Amino acid sequence: MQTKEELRRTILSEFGDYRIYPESIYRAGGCVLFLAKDEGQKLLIVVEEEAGSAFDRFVGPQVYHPSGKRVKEAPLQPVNAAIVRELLPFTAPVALGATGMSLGLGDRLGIASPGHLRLIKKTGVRPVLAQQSVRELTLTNRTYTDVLDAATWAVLQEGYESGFGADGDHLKTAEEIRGALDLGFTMITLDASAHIDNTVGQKSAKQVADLYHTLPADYTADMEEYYLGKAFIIGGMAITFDTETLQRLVLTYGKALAFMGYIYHTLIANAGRAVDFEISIDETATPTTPAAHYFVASELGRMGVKFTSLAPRFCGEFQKGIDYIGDLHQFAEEFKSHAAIADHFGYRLSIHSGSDKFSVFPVIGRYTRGRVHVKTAGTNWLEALRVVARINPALFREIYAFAREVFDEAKKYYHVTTDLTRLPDVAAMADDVLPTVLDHNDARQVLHITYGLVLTAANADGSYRFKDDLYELWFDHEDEYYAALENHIGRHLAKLTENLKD
Ligand SMILES: O=C(O)[C@@H](O)[C@H](O)[C@H](O)C(=O)CO
Repeated sequence: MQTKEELRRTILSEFGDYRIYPESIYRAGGCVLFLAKDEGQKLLIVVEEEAGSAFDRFVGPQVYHPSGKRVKEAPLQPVNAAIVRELLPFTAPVALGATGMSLGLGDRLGIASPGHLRLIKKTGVRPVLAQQSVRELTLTNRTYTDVLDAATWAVLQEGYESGFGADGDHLKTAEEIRGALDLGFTMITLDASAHIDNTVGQKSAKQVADLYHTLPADYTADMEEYYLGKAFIIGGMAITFDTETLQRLVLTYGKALAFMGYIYHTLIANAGRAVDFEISIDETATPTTPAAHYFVASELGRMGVKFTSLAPRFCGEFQKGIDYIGDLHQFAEEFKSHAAIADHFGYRLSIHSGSDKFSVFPVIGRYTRGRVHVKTAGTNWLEALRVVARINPALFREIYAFAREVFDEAKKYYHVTTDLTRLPDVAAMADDVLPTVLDHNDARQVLHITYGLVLTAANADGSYRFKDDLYELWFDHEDEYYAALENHIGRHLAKLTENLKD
């Protein structure tokens, strides 16, 4: 039986007429499979090796090849991706569990994951490659099938066999969750923010008490019995709940907790396979204090909800595409408590909007000891635009001007405090310094949150205003994009792990 290296040499020699991705060459299903770069598209090349193979299952034109073997040039369509996942199980997503460091590497374009994998292969970090929220899918007009298939093709292209996750991110309804699970997604991030009552913080103690006493007596009695008059010792700190604090927490998170329990017991626990269940309470106005975090985690445990990660709404601001905004000392103090609480209950913290939060990465790494999930997405889009600024300055200038025009529309989807008066005067900048626009915070946010509007913008004749030109540029310069991602996400990992070195 040939080794992978021997097979690679054979195929590169026998099929040298294709521009082959050398790491993608595999034998499976009685065929040899590999990815090749054709004019403007990538193809799955299927070479039949034995009768009764899977050859005829693949969809695509059979072509003549001098080798005399049956050869098919299969487009990267869902039907072919599904067969590849069946024949090469490492190209299907897996649940990653609650240990170690993992990165959410959201790819809104469907072309970034190979670049991410070229970095990941050099580290022990595990990737969640297929990570998109319904918000992102809506804004980019993509589907979860597109997201999962892009990850499968990337894993095949790069020959990455160590396992990746697929995260149905910020899902808010049972229908959304069922749909992601049915497609084989292995992580579900439940966004319970709609069920968190953010008005409680503005209510007086009396208003809170009056509202609390409208709740079922057996429910409130159970809460008081379990939490009042006790000190919960976590990581050297004592967490206590006085009557008013408990009443506020019950009113703030009670409905969200009930929703989490419903989703877990009806969908996650019944999935019939391992699913990484993440609780997300980060996209809400109410910061998650350590006491609130303990209360939510404790109540989930009492409800029998098993989850692998939780995303609190930290103090300060985790805005899109820029560094942390807030008091670093307060963040460090509170984060230490959050990490201790997660350790105590046995799950990992998940850091949402993790892109570019370089000032807090060392603290995050230190207090989690590297046992943490960090989500990125927008920064991968911004790195793609940095490549555009280098290769086609005129196109970048058009996109930047359009993004500025539609910024107010985009703000309906993302919370940012961008100061438009500080935007760089791109018109006055020479082409060779345009990539530095991506180092300017306000410009980053304008470009970051307008990704969907840029990608779907249409001309009067219905053709895409930017999308086709962008994907053609990224296709022709994919190695430059991969290198930019390796460098930029590599900077994220370097800061996250700087306190982990012996
Ligand atoms: O934009 C989105 O909807 C997602 O990228 C979402 O923000 C994600 O959970 C995240 O935190 C990526 O950094």
